[in-house]
Amino acid sequence: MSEVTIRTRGLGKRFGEVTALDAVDVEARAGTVLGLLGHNGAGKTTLVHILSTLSQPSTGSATVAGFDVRTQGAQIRRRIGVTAQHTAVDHRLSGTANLVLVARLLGARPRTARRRAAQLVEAFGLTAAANRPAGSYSGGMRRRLDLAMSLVADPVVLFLDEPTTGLDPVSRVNLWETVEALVRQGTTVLLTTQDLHEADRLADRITVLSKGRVVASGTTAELKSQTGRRFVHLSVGRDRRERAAAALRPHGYHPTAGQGGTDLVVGVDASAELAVIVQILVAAEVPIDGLALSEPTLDDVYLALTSPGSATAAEPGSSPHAPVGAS
Ligand SMILES: Nc1ncnc2c1ncn2[C@@H]1O[C@H](COP(=O)(O)OP(=O)(O)OP(=O)(O)O)[C@@H](O)[C@H]1O
Repeated sequence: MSEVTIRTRGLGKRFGEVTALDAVDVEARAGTVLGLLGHNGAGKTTLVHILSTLSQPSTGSATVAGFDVRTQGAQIRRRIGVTAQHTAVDHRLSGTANLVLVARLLGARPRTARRRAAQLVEAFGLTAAANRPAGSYSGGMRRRLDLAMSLVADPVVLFLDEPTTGLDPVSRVNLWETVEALVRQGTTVLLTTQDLHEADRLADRITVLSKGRVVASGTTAELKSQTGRRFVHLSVGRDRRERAAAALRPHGYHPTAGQGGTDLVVGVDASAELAVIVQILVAAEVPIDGLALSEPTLDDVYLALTSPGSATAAEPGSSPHAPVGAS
Protein backbone atom coordinates (compact mmCIF):
# COMPACT_ATOMS: atom_id res chain seq x y z
CA MET A 1 0.00 0.00 0.00
CA SER A 2 1.43 3.37 -0.98
CA GLU A 3 2.01 6.06 1.60
CA VAL A 4 -0.61 8.62 2.56
CA THR A 5 0.33 12.00 1.05
CA ILE A 6 -2.60 14.08 2.25
CA ARG A 7 -4.26 13.44 5.58
CA THR A 8 -6.58 15.53 7.71
CA ARG A 9 -8.03 14.55 11.05
CA GLY A 10 -10.91 16.41 12.65
CA LEU A 11 -10.05 19.49 10.62
CA GLY A 12 -12.13 22.54 11.44
CA LYS A 13 -12.14 26.15 10.27
CA ARG A 14 -14.27 28.98 11.56
CA PHE A 15 -14.62 32.46 10.15
CA GLY A 16 -16.35 34.30 12.99
CA GLU A 17 -19.81 32.78 13.18
CA VAL A 18 -19.35 30.72 10.01
CA THR A 19 -18.13 27.13 10.33
CA ALA A 20 -16.50 26.56 6.95
CA LEU A 21 -15.10 23.12 7.89
CA ASP A 22 -16.29 20.85 10.66
CA ALA A 23 -14.31 17.76 11.76
CA VAL A 24 -13.16 16.91 8.24
CA ASP A 25 -11.19 13.69 7.67
CA VAL A 26 -9.72 13.16 4.21
CA GLU A 27 -6.94 10.98 2.95
CA ALA A 28 -5.11 10.61 -0.37
CA ARG A 29 -2.44 8.04 -1.14
CA ALA A 30 0.62 8.77 -3.24
CA GLY A 31 0.02 8.58 -6.97
CA THR A 32 -3.76 8.85 -6.73
CA VAL A 33 -6.38 11.50 -7.41
CA LEU A 34 -8.70 12.55 -4.60
CA GLY A 35 -11.79 14.28 -6.00
CA LEU A 36 -13.35 16.89 -3.77
CA LEU A 37 -17.00 17.59 -4.56
CA GLY A 38 -19.49 19.90 -2.94
CA HIS A 39 -21.97 22.69 -3.53
CA ASN A 40 -20.92 26.35 -3.56
CA GLY A 41 -19.83 27.28 -0.08
CA ALA A 42 -19.34 23.62 0.99
CA GLY A 43 -15.80 24.34 2.16
CA LYS A 44 -13.67 23.05 -0.73
CA THR A 45 -11.59 26.18 -1.20
CA THR A 46 -11.12 26.52 2.55
CA LEU A 47 -9.76 22.96 2.70
CA VAL A 48 -7.41 23.55 -0.24
CA HIS A 49 -6.20 26.80 1.34
CA ILE A 50 -5.35 25.01 4.59
CA LEU A 51 -3.59 22.15 2.80
CA SER A 52 -1.59 24.55 0.63
CA THR A 53 -0.72 26.53 3.79
CA LEU A 54 -2.48 29.73 2.70
CA SER A 55 -4.54 29.58 5.87
CA GLN A 56 -4.36 27.87 9.27
CA PRO A 57 -6.95 25.43 10.64
CA SER A 58 -8.97 26.40 13.72
CA THR A 59 -9.04 22.82 15.02
CA GLY A 60 -7.71 19.39 14.11
CA SER A 61 -4.61 18.44 12.17
CA ALA A 62 -3.42 18.00 8.59
CA THR A 63 -0.29 16.73 6.91
CA VAL A 64 0.84 17.09 3.30
CA ALA A 65 3.74 14.96 2.06
CA GLY A 66 4.31 14.04 5.70
CA PHE A 67 4.63 17.64 6.92
CA ASP A 68 2.37 19.42 9.37
CA VAL A 69 0.41 22.34 7.89
CA ARG A 70 0.61 24.24 11.18
CA THR A 71 4.34 24.07 11.77
CA GLN A 72 6.05 22.99 8.55
CA GLY A 73 4.53 25.29 5.93
CA ALA A 74 7.82 26.02 4.17
CA GLN A 75 8.54 22.31 3.60
CA ILE A 76 5.03 21.83 2.23
CA ARG A 77 5.23 24.84 -0.11
CA ARG A 78 8.39 23.39 -1.65
CA ARG A 79 6.52 20.17 -2.51
CA ILE A 80 3.19 21.38 -3.87
CA GLY A 81 1.84 22.91 -7.05
CA VAL A 82 -1.40 24.85 -7.20
CA THR A 83 -3.53 25.53 -10.25
CA ALA A 84 -6.32 27.84 -9.22
CA GLN A 85 -9.40 28.96 -11.14
CA HIS A 86 -7.85 32.33 -11.84
CA THR A 87 -4.74 31.51 -13.75
CA ALA A 88 -1.36 32.77 -12.65
CA VAL A 89 -0.29 33.37 -16.26
CA ASP A 90 1.11 36.82 -17.07
CA HIS A 91 -0.51 37.66 -20.41
CA ARG A 92 2.23 40.08 -21.50
CA LEU A 93 4.98 37.49 -21.18
CA SER A 94 5.55 34.59 -23.56
CA GLY A 95 4.90 31.02 -22.42
CA THR A 96 8.62 30.44 -22.00
CA ALA A 97 9.08 33.69 -20.07
CA ASN A 98 6.23 32.79 -17.69
CA LEU A 99 7.87 29.45 -16.94
CA VAL A 100 11.33 30.96 -16.54
CA LEU A 101 9.90 33.56 -14.19
CA VAL A 102 8.35 30.90 -11.95
CA ALA A 103 11.56 28.87 -11.91
CA ARG A 104 13.60 31.97 -11.02
CA LEU A 105 11.13 32.87 -8.25
CA LEU A 106 11.65 29.37 -6.89
CA GLY A 107 15.37 30.03 -6.77
CA ALA A 108 16.66 28.32 -9.93
CA ARG A 109 19.70 29.77 -11.70
CA PRO A 110 18.99 31.36 -15.14
CA ARG A 111 20.37 28.45 -17.13
CA THR A 112 18.48 25.84 -15.05
CA ALA A 113 15.32 27.94 -15.28
CA ARG A 114 15.57 28.10 -19.08
CA ARG A 115 16.20 24.35 -19.30
CA ARG A 116 13.17 23.54 -17.13
CA ALA A 117 11.01 25.97 -19.14
CA ALA A 118 12.06 24.32 -22.40
CA GLN A 119 11.24 20.84 -21.02
CA LEU A 120 7.77 21.92 -19.93
CA VAL A 121 7.03 23.84 -23.13
CA GLU A 122 7.70 20.65 -25.04
CA ALA A 123 5.88 18.34 -22.62
CA PHE A 124 2.77 20.52 -22.77
CA GLY A 125 2.69 20.90 -26.55
CA LEU A 126 3.38 24.63 -26.49
CA THR A 127 6.56 24.66 -28.58
CA ALA A 128 5.08 26.50 -31.58
CA ALA A 129 3.65 29.24 -29.37
CA ALA A 130 6.43 29.33 -26.78
CA ASN A 131 7.69 32.79 -27.72
CA ARG A 132 4.31 34.44 -28.27
CA PRO A 133 2.69 36.54 -25.53
CA ALA A 134 0.46 34.26 -23.46
CA GLY A 135 -2.35 36.79 -23.98
CA SER A 136 -2.63 35.48 -27.56
CA TYR A 137 -3.11 31.86 -26.39
CA SER A 138 -6.43 30.03 -26.59
CA GLY A 139 -8.17 29.10 -23.32
CA GLY A 140 -6.87 25.53 -23.58
CA MET A 141 -3.28 26.65 -24.21
CA ARG A 142 -3.45 29.05 -21.25
CA ARG A 143 -4.71 26.24 -18.99
CA ARG A 144 -1.87 24.01 -20.15
CA LEU A 145 0.64 26.77 -19.49
CA ASP A 146 -0.90 27.34 -16.07
CA LEU A 147 -0.60 23.66 -15.26
CA ALA A 148 2.98 23.62 -16.56
CA MET A 149 3.77 26.59 -14.28
CA SER A 150 2.50 24.68 -11.25
CA LEU A 151 4.82 21.80 -12.17
CA VAL A 152 8.07 23.79 -12.48
CA ALA A 153 9.29 22.55 -9.10
CA ASP A 154 8.22 18.94 -9.74
CA PRO A 155 5.64 18.90 -6.96
CA VAL A 156 4.75 15.79 -5.00
CA VAL A 157 1.20 17.07 -4.54
CA LEU A 158 -0.81 19.02 -7.05
CA PHE A 159 -3.95 21.00 -6.17
CA LEU A 160 -6.19 21.40 -9.19
CA ASP A 161 -9.17 23.70 -8.82
CA GLU A 162 -11.71 23.13 -11.61
CA PRO A 163 -8.94 22.60 -14.16
CA THR A 164 -11.09 22.23 -17.26
CA THR A 165 -13.76 24.88 -16.70
CA GLY A 166 -14.41 26.67 -19.99
CA LEU A 167 -12.39 24.27 -22.13
CA ASP A 168 -13.71 22.67 -25.30
CA PRO A 169 -14.16 18.86 -25.24
CA VAL A 170 -10.86 18.08 -26.99
CA SER A 171 -8.84 20.39 -24.72
CA ARG A 172 -10.56 18.85 -21.68
CA VAL A 173 -9.60 15.33 -22.71
CA ASN A 174 -6.03 16.50 -23.44
CA LEU A 175 -5.76 18.02 -19.98
CA TRP A 176 -7.18 14.89 -18.35
CA GLU A 177 -4.60 12.79 -20.16
CA THR A 178 -1.84 15.10 -18.92
CA VAL A 179 -3.10 14.77 -15.34
CA GLU A 180 -3.34 10.99 -15.70
CA ALA A 181 0.26 10.86 -16.93
CA LEU A 182 1.43 12.89 -13.92
CA VAL A 183 -0.42 10.58 -11.55
CA ARG A 184 1.14 7.53 -13.21
CA GLN A 185 4.52 9.09 -12.43
CA GLY A 186 3.57 9.29 -8.74
CA THR A 187 2.10 12.77 -8.30
CA THR A 188 -0.80 12.97 -5.85
CA VAL A 189 -3.63 15.21 -7.04
CA LEU A 190 -6.37 16.90 -5.06
CA LEU A 191 -8.99 17.76 -7.68
CA THR A 192 -11.79 20.19 -6.91
CA THR A 193 -14.46 20.08 -9.55
CA GLN A 194 -18.12 20.68 -10.28
CA ASP A 195 -17.82 18.43 -13.31
CA LEU A 196 -18.91 14.99 -12.16
CA HIS A 197 -17.83 13.38 -15.39
CA GLU A 198 -14.36 14.74 -14.73
CA ALA A 199 -14.43 13.36 -11.18
CA ASP A 200 -15.66 10.00 -12.42
CA ARG A 201 -12.88 9.82 -14.97
CA LEU A 202 -9.96 11.09 -12.91
CA ALA A 203 -10.60 10.44 -9.23
CA ASP A 204 -9.55 7.23 -7.50
CA ARG A 205 -11.49 8.29 -4.44
CA ILE A 206 -14.06 11.00 -3.90
CA THR A 207 -14.93 12.99 -0.82
CA VAL A 208 -18.23 14.88 -0.87
CA LEU A 209 -18.45 17.94 1.34
CA SER A 210 -21.71 19.57 2.33
CA LYS A 211 -21.90 22.56 4.65
CA GLY A 212 -18.36 21.97 5.82
CA ARG A 213 -18.82 18.29 6.66
CA VAL A 214 -17.83 15.12 4.87
CA VAL A 215 -21.09 13.47 3.81
CA ALA A 216 -19.55 10.63 1.80
CA SER A 217 -16.17 9.24 0.95
CA GLY A 218 -15.05 6.31 -1.17
CA THR A 219 -14.29 5.10 -4.66
CA THR A 220 -16.81 6.10 -7.32
CA ALA A 221 -18.05 2.49 -7.38
CA GLU A 222 -18.52 2.53 -3.59
CA LEU A 223 -20.41 5.81 -3.72
CA LYS A 224 -22.62 4.55 -6.52
CA SER A 225 -23.52 1.40 -4.63
CA GLN A 226 -24.11 3.48 -1.49
CA THR A 227 -27.12 5.22 -3.02
CA GLY A 228 -28.55 1.72 -3.29
CA ARG A 229 -30.68 2.49 -6.32
CA ARG A 230 -30.55 1.09 -9.80
CA PHE A 231 -33.03 1.55 -12.58
CA VAL A 232 -34.90 -0.90 -14.76
CA HIS A 233 -35.69 0.58 -18.17
CA LEU A 234 -38.63 -1.14 -19.83
CA SER A 235 -39.89 -1.05 -23.40
CA VAL A 236 -43.47 -2.29 -23.46
CA GLY A 237 -45.00 -0.15 -26.21
CA ARG A 238 -46.62 3.21 -25.51
CA ASP A 239 -50.15 1.82 -25.57
CA ARG A 240 -49.28 -0.75 -22.89
CA ARG A 241 -47.43 1.66 -20.65
CA GLU A 242 -50.46 2.41 -18.50
CA ARG A 243 -51.29 -1.27 -18.03
CA ALA A 244 -47.69 -2.10 -17.05
CA ALA A 245 -47.57 0.74 -14.50
CA ALA A 246 -50.90 -0.38 -13.01
CA ALA A 247 -49.59 -3.95 -12.65
CA LEU A 248 -46.41 -2.81 -10.91
CA ARG A 249 -47.89 -0.30 -8.47
CA PRO A 250 -49.56 -2.78 -6.07
CA HIS A 251 -46.12 -4.39 -5.61
CA GLY A 252 -44.62 -1.16 -4.36
CA TYR A 253 -43.02 -0.04 -7.64
CA HIS A 254 -43.71 3.46 -8.87
CA PRO A 255 -42.65 3.64 -12.50
CA THR A 256 -41.95 6.93 -14.21
CA ALA A 257 -42.11 7.67 -17.92
CA GLY A 258 -38.94 6.84 -19.82
CA GLN A 259 -37.21 8.77 -22.56
CA GLY A 260 -36.20 7.72 -26.06
CA GLY A 261 -37.01 4.08 -26.70
CA THR A 262 -37.80 3.38 -23.04
CA ASP A 263 -41.42 3.51 -21.97
CA LEU A 264 -41.04 3.06 -18.21
CA VAL A 265 -38.28 3.48 -15.64
CA VAL A 266 -38.51 1.69 -12.30
CA GLY A 267 -36.19 2.31 -9.35
CA VAL A 268 -34.99 -0.89 -7.64
CA ASP A 269 -32.77 -1.56 -4.64
CA ALA A 270 -31.13 -4.70 -5.99
CA SER A 271 -30.41 -6.10 -9.44
CA ALA A 272 -32.37 -9.25 -8.49
CA GLU A 273 -35.58 -7.22 -8.59
CA LEU A 274 -35.28 -7.20 -12.37
CA ALA A 275 -36.61 -10.77 -12.34
CA VAL A 276 -39.46 -9.79 -10.00
CA ILE A 277 -40.53 -6.99 -12.32
CA VAL A 278 -40.47 -9.32 -15.30
CA GLN A 279 -42.61 -11.88 -13.41
CA ILE A 280 -45.17 -9.22 -12.49
CA LEU A 281 -45.47 -8.08 -16.11
CA VAL A 282 -45.66 -11.64 -17.45
CA ALA A 283 -48.39 -12.46 -14.92
CA ALA A 284 -50.26 -9.31 -16.02
CA GLU A 285 -49.81 -10.42 -19.65
CA VAL A 286 -47.90 -7.28 -20.62
CA PRO A 287 -45.42 -8.22 -23.37
CA ILE A 288 -41.91 -6.81 -22.84
CA ASP A 289 -40.09 -5.67 -25.99
CA GLY A 290 -36.87 -4.74 -24.23
CA LEU A 291 -35.37 -4.18 -20.80
CA ALA A 292 -32.11 -2.91 -19.34
CA LEU A 293 -30.66 -2.26 -15.92
CA SER A 294 -28.68 0.93 -15.35
CA GLU A 295 -26.26 1.81 -12.55
CA PRO A 296 -26.59 5.16 -10.81
CA THR A 297 -24.33 7.83 -12.28
CA LEU A 298 -22.09 10.02 -10.14
CA ASP A 299 -24.60 12.84 -10.78
CA ASP A 300 -27.31 10.68 -9.17
CA VAL A 301 -25.05 9.96 -6.20
CA TYR A 302 -24.13 13.60 -5.77
CA LEU A 303 -27.75 14.74 -5.91
CA ALA A 304 -28.81 12.02 -3.48
CA LEU A 305 -26.11 13.07 -1.03
CA THR A 306 -26.32 16.82 -1.21
CA SER A 307 -29.86 17.85 -2.09
CA PRO A 308 -32.12 19.02 0.70
CA GLY A 309 -34.23 16.09 1.92
CA SER A 310 -31.79 13.67 0.38
CA ALA A 311 -33.89 10.70 1.52
CA THR A 312 -36.40 11.53 -1.21
CA ALA A 313 -33.60 12.25 -3.60
CA ALA A 314 -32.74 8.57 -3.16
CA GLU A 315 -34.58 7.99 -6.41
CA PRO A 316 -31.72 9.15 -8.55
CA GLY A 317 -32.29 9.43 -12.23
CA SER A 318 -36.04 9.50 -11.92
CA SER A 319 -36.33 13.27 -11.70
CA PRO A 320 -36.44 13.97 -15.44
CA HIS A 321 -39.37 11.59 -15.85
CA ALA A 322 -43.00 12.39 -15.31
CA PRO A 323 -44.95 9.99 -13.10
CA VAL A 324 -47.01 7.51 -15.05
CA GLY A 325 -50.69 7.09 -14.50
CA ALA A 326 -50.96 9.29 -11.42
CA SER A 327 -54.43 8.17 -10.41
N1 LIG B 1 -12.38 34.66 4.55
C1 LIG B 1 -13.63 34.29 4.87
N2 LIG B 1 -14.36 35.01 5.75
C2 LIG B 1 -15.61 34.63 6.09
N3 LIG B 1 -16.23 33.55 5.59
C3 LIG B 1 -15.56 32.80 4.71
C4 LIG B 1 -14.23 33.12 4.29
N4 LIG B 1 -13.82 32.19 3.40
C5 LIG B 1 -14.84 31.32 3.27
N5 LIG B 1 -15.88 31.69 4.05
C6 LIG B 1 -17.17 30.96 4.19
O1 LIG B 1 -16.87 29.59 4.43
C7 LIG B 1 -17.78 28.74 3.74
C8 LIG B 1 -17.02 27.81 2.81
O2 LIG B 1 -16.48 28.57 1.74
P1 LIG B 1 -15.53 27.95 0.59
O3 LIG B 1 -15.07 29.09 -0.26
O4 LIG B 1 -14.51 27.10 1.22
O5 LIG B 1 -16.58 27.05 -0.21
P2 LIG B 1 -16.38 26.32 -1.61
O6 LIG B 1 -16.87 24.92 -1.41
O7 LIG B 1 -15.00 26.48 -2.11
O8 LIG B 1 -17.38 27.11 -2.54
P3 LIG B 1 -17.29 27.46 -4.13
O9 LIG B 1 -17.62 26.18 -4.85
O10 LIG B 1 -18.38 28.48 -4.28
O11 LIG B 1 -15.94 27.99 -4.44
C9 LIG B 1 -18.75 29.69 3.02
O12 LIG B 1 -19.89 29.85 3.84
C10 LIG B 1 -17.98 30.98 2.90
O13 LIG B 1 -18.85 32.07 2.85
